[in-house]
Amino acid sequence: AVQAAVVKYDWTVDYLSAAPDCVERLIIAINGQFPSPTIQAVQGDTVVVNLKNNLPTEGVTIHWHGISQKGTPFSDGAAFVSQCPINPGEIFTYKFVVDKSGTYFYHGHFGMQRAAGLFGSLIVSLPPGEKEPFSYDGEFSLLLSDWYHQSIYLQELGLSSIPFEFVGEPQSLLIQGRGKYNCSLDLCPVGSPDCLQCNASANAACAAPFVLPVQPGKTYRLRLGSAAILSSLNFIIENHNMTVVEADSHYVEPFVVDNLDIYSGQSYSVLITANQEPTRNYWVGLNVRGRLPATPTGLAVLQYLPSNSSSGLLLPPTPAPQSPVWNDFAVSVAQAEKYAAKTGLAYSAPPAKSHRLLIFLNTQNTIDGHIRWAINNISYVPTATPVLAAFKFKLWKAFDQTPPPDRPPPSDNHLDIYATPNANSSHARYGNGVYVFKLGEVVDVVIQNTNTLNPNNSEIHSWHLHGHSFWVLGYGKGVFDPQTDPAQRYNLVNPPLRNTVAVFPYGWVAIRFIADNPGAWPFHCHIEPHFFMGMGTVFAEGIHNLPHIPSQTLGCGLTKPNW
Ligand SMILES: O=C1O[C@H]([C@@H](O)CO)C(O)=C1O
Repeated sequence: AVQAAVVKYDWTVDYLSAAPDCVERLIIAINGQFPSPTIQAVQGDTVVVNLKNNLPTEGVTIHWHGISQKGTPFSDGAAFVSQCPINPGEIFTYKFVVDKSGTYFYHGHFGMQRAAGLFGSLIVSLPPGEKEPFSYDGEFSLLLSDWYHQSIYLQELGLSSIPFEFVGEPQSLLIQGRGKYNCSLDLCPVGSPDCLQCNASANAACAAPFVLPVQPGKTYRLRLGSAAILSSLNFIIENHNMTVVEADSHYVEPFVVDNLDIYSGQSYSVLITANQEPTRNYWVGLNVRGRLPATPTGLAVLQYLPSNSSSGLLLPPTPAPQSPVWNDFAVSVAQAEKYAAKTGLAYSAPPAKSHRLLIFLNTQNTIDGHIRWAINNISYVPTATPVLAAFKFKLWKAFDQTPPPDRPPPSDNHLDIYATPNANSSHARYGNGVYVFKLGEVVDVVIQNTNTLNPNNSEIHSWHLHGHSFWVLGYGKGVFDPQTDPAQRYNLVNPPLRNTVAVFPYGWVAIRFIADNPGAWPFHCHIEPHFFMGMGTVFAEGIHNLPHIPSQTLGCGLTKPNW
């Protein structure tokens, strides 16, 4: 057998002034790179990242999105859940095993730092001698993101202010960190200190799109991941179909699409074959779906070799590719429902029954005049003490000891999910209680969407669970009925395993997982402003079986050293 290796990285987190879409702004970067460096490892390897925080005045953490962290819950990188933020000048060593091949990424998990550009790819290949259940001649990795010109500090201020100021639609869409802002859209008043000026002449000269060079006739694996802050993205390649083979590091039964929905926090592999007219190149496009788009298509170029590379990059002669209309949610639901696990291999079907059902009513509320998101009327506020350490050291004063409700509270039992909530009669409150599961408990969570504070509006949310993959059992419209929906709408034969799933407007989605990973794991909307506004909670499991917790995770809240 091949010995598993230790893959080591020395990283420094710094501010960087850069212009990924031709407009200069402040980025949080690792080793001066945007996107941050790619991690390449082999299944079974131990990844060690020595992370030095060189930001002069703020803490930082990095979350390894999709990595199970079995036995290392303290390396999950969720601020105030798995660790204290790493202070300026300090070094934190993340150490974890990558136990499953596939396409992952990592990102900042403190405040809105992901929105400052703190993200990169993490690719885990199969051990030597093992083969993917599909073949390809080459691969590309594309991290997708939406991009804002406003600083994350002003964004955070707006989200927590009265009156509320939302981040709004992004200025650009980036493919592997590259985009091109349309200066004619610039709404910044000249001289405004709060927004960046668009320099049209500098802009015209800058930023070549990302290029994917392909040989005619060959097949390529595109590894895609969305680090988006707000947008539901749609990825499309002119004239080329894509065969979806992997979702969130798990193989899926292959199916063909001509456009792919990617919700924030999800990753995919698709296969494309360079089988089109080879004398020209083709646009790779990224569009916003699910919200009224106000952002131009993000573009990269699929370049046919060798003829189209000799005299510089030949831009495609065609307009930017269009995605399905933003509010055709039926199209999105239909695509989401196409996913089925590729059975055999390492796949196991879910247990036939769960021990516990949580129904999570997602609402947008006001609390003391602030716009907040809540789950069963609790809007999550991080504690000063990491939840994991609170359990390990029995620091019960660290968080609310009353567990949050498994079901929507009785006051909302007959909630009309289509009605606009009355902001003045909100039952929501701030909280930091956690759900506690017994080791091995089989848990179902049904995420129930509702109308926002705006009439006739319900938004897509992209729910991500740390420390686990879960089975996506089914989707439905309207109000989930625990009596009939499981029998009628659940797939228990080959539901896909994922770590991030979308809940669609006025609908629900049901997931199942086994609480078999001792630790404290955030479960939250991956839309960064939504989590910032309270849309999440923490699942604690196997709390009597927690491993030793390294002291480097401590030092804040009730874990301050007692000199
Ligand atoms: O969280 C959000 O706040 C705004 C709006 O709903 C405010 O009412 C919006 O579009 C969000 O996604």
